[in-house]
Amino acid sequence: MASTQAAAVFGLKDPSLVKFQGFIDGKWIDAKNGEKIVVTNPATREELGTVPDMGIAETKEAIDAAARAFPEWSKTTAKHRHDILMKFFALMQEHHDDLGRLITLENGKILPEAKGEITYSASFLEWYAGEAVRTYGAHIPSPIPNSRNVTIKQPVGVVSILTPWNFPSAMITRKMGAALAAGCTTVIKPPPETPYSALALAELGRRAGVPNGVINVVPTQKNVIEVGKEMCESKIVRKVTFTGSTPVAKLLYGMAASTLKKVSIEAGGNAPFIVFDDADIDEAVAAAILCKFRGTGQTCVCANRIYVQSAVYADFASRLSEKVAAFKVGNGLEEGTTHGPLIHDRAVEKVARHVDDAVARGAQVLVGGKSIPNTSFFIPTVLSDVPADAAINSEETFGPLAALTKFETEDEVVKLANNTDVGLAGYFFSRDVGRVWRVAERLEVGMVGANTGILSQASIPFGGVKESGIGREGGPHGIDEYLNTKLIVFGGLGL
Ligand SMILES: NC(=O)c1ccc[n+]([C@@H]2O[C@H](COP(=O)([O-])OP(=O)(O)OC[C@H]3O[C@@H](n4cnc5c(N)ncnc54)[C@H](O)[C@@H]3O)[C@@H](O)[C@H]2O)c1
Ligand SMILES: O=CCCC(=O)O
Repeated sequence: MASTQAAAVFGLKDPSLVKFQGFIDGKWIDAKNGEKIVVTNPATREELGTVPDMGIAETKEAIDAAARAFPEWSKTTAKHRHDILMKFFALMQEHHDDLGRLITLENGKILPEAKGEITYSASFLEWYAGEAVRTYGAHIPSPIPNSRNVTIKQPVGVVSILTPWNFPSAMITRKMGAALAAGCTTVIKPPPETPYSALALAELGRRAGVPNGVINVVPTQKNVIEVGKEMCESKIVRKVTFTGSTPVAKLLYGMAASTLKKVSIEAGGNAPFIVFDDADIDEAVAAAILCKFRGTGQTCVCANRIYVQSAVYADFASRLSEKVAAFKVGNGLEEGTTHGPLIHDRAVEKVARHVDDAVARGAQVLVGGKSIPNTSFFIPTVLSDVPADAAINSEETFGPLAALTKFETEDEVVKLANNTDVGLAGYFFSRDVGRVWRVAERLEVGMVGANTGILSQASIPFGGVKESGIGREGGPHGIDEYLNTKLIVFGGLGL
């Protein structure tokens, strides 16, 4: 009864999508010690509800449940897994509005963006349903008489999935969809800020017919270090896939090394966004707005450093500033709001620190520059003449701050763009086809947007180079991260 009342706070058409318990072996359960995580709405700072704060005992139970489910799930036909994933996809479509609302409530992003995330999130289930039936092996001609070589692909086993709050749904389906399609079973540790989207996915998976133990969700906050260690070090787990910050990625990578697990990492970025003087400035401004301010600047592929060639600098800065000044910051559920809050105080403090640091080094504030006191809102900001030694050039801001720097030559800007330890996405605008190829090839990133500020789709290989990650998610490559290639040599064939 208490759960039904609490679910009403969310205002969903189907309140049974709001789950206040973890999900292990097909059962909804509380933490053994009764501890809870309080989840708040970042726009209002009001409590939405609680979920269990689980620990190592529940994590081991979830890993054991996933191990018990693996033999049967891995032996289902690819067509069977395809059909279940397509049912799961259809359920996400059916509950699109509710799932979007959940994201806005726990993450703060505006409702149209949250619904866009659900479309994006569901598209991974559809994509991997298609990939499930295409995990082909090969025949490799043998140099040995009487012999034939064949490879087959097999699921790696139990997979640990750790995800961030900035895409509460899509960062899960991008991993879980591939794992399930490959025949793997999963233990998911959602972020403490946004567990409800993860739990709603578990419920829809159950409704779609995913068997008990194939999807387990272990929310945790206080015990995150022990839980993360178990998820990475357990000998039962064969693969760890993580999306989040680079420092945490390094920690988990080190732990997974103890048993030489397969690892995929999608970590932080520091994307350059370059506008050359031959660019279409209207398109560059529109793309910069999307690329920089989507999710109020809290995406790993958001532009972090905006470099503009001197001949078009003043024009670009004034057109961008005019548009940013017109943003309407507020509660993402309210019509007309263009940008929501940041996720928490630490995020607000980081943006403020980057603004103060740049200004202290000579940058000028063209728009915004301040937080709204006692809220999680930061006024969308444009800074001009940001110097090379500003903190924003070496750290990911993860907030609504467009930092503009003037440059003169292509060589100079490519050097500036590559002068970072990470390399996830990079963007540039130019109408010179030779330059488009040159710059695309010279940027040290995993993904390039040439005359576009948006890359994300289920069908592309998403991922970074340098300290931005290992492996690729989505596209034809994504499912391979959850498969081992086995060689079978047939001898004595009497051929
Ligand atoms: N490359 C990508 O695809 C991608 C996508 C989304 C976000 N990100 C990155 O994620 C970061 C923002 O997300 P965040 O703040 O949630 O990142 P984070 O690294 O703090 O947290 C990510 C996940 O790791 C967990 N975690 C934190 N400390 C842990 C520990 N010691 N052991 C085990 N788990 C731990 C968190 O609870 C969360 O579930 C940004 O750097 C962003 O660029 C990258
Ligand atoms: O935050 C990182 C993920 C962004 C995306 O997939 O579009």
